[in-house]
Amino acid sequence: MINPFEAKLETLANAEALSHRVADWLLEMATAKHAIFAINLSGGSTPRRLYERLAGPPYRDTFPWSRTHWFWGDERFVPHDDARSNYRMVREALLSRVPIPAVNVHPIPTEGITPESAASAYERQLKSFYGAERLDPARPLFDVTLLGLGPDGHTASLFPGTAVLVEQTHWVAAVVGVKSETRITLTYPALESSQNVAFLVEGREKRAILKRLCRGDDSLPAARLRPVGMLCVFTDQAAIEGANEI
Ligand SMILES: O=C(O)[C@H](O)[C@@H](O)[C@H](O)[C@H](O)COP(=O)(O)O
Repeated sequence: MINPFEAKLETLANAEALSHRVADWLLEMATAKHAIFAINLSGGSTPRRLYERLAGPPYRDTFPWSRTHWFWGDERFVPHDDARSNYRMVREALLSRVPIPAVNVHPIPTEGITPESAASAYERQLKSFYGAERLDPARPLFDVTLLGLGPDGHTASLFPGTAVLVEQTHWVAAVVGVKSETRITLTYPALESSQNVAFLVEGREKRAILKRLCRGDDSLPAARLRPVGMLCVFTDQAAIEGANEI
């Protein structure tokens, strides 16, 4: 069976080089598109270095901040000032350090609302930004979606064995009780509506799961992603040793 997980794999020397490369890649795409640029951000620890990199030279002075919009692929259902919040992580690493108009920042709501209402509210926000109720494969919602890879093969908050994996109608869903947490996550239809999807995977501890991803192991939620556009994996030497032996 041909591996349907056709991704462009790029290996950088280390985490530092990976963050530089992805920052350059984002700048190149954002600069080339002379219109609103929509980035869907990943949470977790891996992308923090990238977000910090974007807040420094040369990106701080060259990135088209005024026409870039920032979304989240998932969020822990905690207050935005909670240490576990993906929004807080991005605010500290990037948003508070560069001139991004507040109207361009679209955090997932998590306060004074139920998880289900938060998911519905974010879905309405995405549809309002997109300007339609139905996703058109020829007109992706996001220019870029950044994703991480969990040790169990989850991505965003699409965890193995959860009902959200078969959600094909809603763009956003609440995931309650997984890893004793509540999360809000974009579903496959929304995540796949991206011109470019990039997994950022680094470190030795990701070696085994990255190998399974590269082999298209469909038991992994991350391996089931079929974006309408390009699929890339940016990784580092520590994670790749042996992973790309198909
Ligand atoms: O909210 C989150 O934590 C992310 O959405 C999650 O999917 C993450 O990307 C992976 O768990 C990898 O996390 P690390 O980058 O910390 O390994």
